[in-house]
Amino acid sequence: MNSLIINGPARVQGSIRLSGNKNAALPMIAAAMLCPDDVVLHNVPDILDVRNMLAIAQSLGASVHYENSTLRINSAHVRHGDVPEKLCTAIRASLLFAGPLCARFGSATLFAPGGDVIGRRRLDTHCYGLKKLGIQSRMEDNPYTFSRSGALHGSDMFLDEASVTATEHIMMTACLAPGSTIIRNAACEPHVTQLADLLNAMGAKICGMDTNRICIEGVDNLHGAEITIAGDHVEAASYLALCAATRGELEIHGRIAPHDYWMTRRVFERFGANFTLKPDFIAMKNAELKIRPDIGNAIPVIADGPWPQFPSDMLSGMIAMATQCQGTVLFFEKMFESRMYFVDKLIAMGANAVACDPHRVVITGPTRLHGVAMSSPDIRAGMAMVTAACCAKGRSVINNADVIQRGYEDLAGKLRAIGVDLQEQ
Ligand SMILES: CC(=O)N[C@H]1[C@@H](OP(=O)(O)OP(=O)(O)OC[C@H]2O[C@@H](n3ccc(=O)[nH]c3=O)[C@H](O)[C@@H]2O)O[C@H](CO)[C@@H](O)[C@@H]1O
Ligand SMILES: C=C(OP(=O)(O)O)C(=O)O
Repeated sequence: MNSLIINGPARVQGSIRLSGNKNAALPMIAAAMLCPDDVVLHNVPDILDVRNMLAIAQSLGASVHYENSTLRINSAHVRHGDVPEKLCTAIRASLLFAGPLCARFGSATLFAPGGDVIGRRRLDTHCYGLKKLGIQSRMEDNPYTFSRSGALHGSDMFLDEASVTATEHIMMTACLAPGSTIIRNAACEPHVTQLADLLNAMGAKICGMDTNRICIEGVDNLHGAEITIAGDHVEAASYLALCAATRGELEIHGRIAPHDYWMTRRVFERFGANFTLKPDFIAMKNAELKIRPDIGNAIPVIADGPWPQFPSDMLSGMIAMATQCQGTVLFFEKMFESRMYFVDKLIAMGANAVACDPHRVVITGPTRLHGVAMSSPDIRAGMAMVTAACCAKGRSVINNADVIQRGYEDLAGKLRAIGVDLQEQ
């Protein structure tokens, strides 16, 4: 599928199964390089990003068996740390192989990672953390090289920003670094915690996950383990935004960790979109979208931030939803400077939006949207375009739709199951 054609308007109705958290599955695949035994992951989403991470593991010599969302990886036969350029540039999380490979083989060669083009994506925190553990990295030119001259060692460090992938990278590498590591100002997104859970099941000694101070006692070896990945809270929120925007009725079934949704729920409530939240399902019905102003009738601001603030990956979907909501709201994307450019397309569809600058957009709704042709610049903007197309009257064409499938399992199947009229091309 490279284009999605949606005939709107739609009112979504029915139920979907929530897939496993993409951003938990990806680092876990890299973590499987840390031990020679089987690492078994259940509830792994079948998405392009997972397929690309597996291609990297296989290119290194790991054996991979992936069926019915269960993944078994064994890296006993991995003998080198060189990752091909094409695979590195396919995905952001490719960089996460560097630390584990270097811990095992003393060196690794990778190329600049890919991922969504949503602004500058600095790697300095990875470099800083690895250096603290005894790994020298050169990331100025391709290929990137990583090497350690002696043994790794634990370290006390303070991250200058709470980077998600850098925290994961440092945490998994530190598991095999003798001594104590403390990561201060660590990221604590649910996927960071899930990765720590896997590592602990593999014999690591990590505590403080779920907080911004993660402590790791290095161990000599890790062993195989088995874990089930929790549902993807970003996928759930994306479908909830679609449901609310179309005044639909939706049940989402799967492994729901209610505490992953606390901030999300506060933000949806702001728009009058309430939902029932249980450990095995989420339900939303006929949301009456009306933005609640701040005290004094001030325009509310929806801003993203590191966990537990509102996740950046959910902002685009909320912007699309806001076009169908009564009232005015300011969205403030504090983390990425190019995520909001897709709002031009919403304007072309009839949305009442003012793009103040790359980080801020004011939306006043509700507006009647009409179908247009557009191209998805990144996963989340693509899903926001799907939401807008479902609200719009007429035919919308979303080109470059493959990028959406980097993060959303069975997108077309799930949309059809809840009543969206769509074709794939
Ligand atoms: C594979 C993966 O897991 N990707 C996720 C990961 O990317 P990734 O790990 O690349 O994102 P980072 O957490 O490093 O940074 C995200 C952005 O936020 C900025 N920043 C970050 C921390 C901070 O305290 N202050 C700050 O301004 C960074 O400069 C950067 O622009 O986390 C992002 C932020 O949740 C998500 O959008 C990505 O989906
Ligand atoms: C930005 C995302 O992914 P990545 O970091 O892999 O580009 C995302 O999942 O929205």
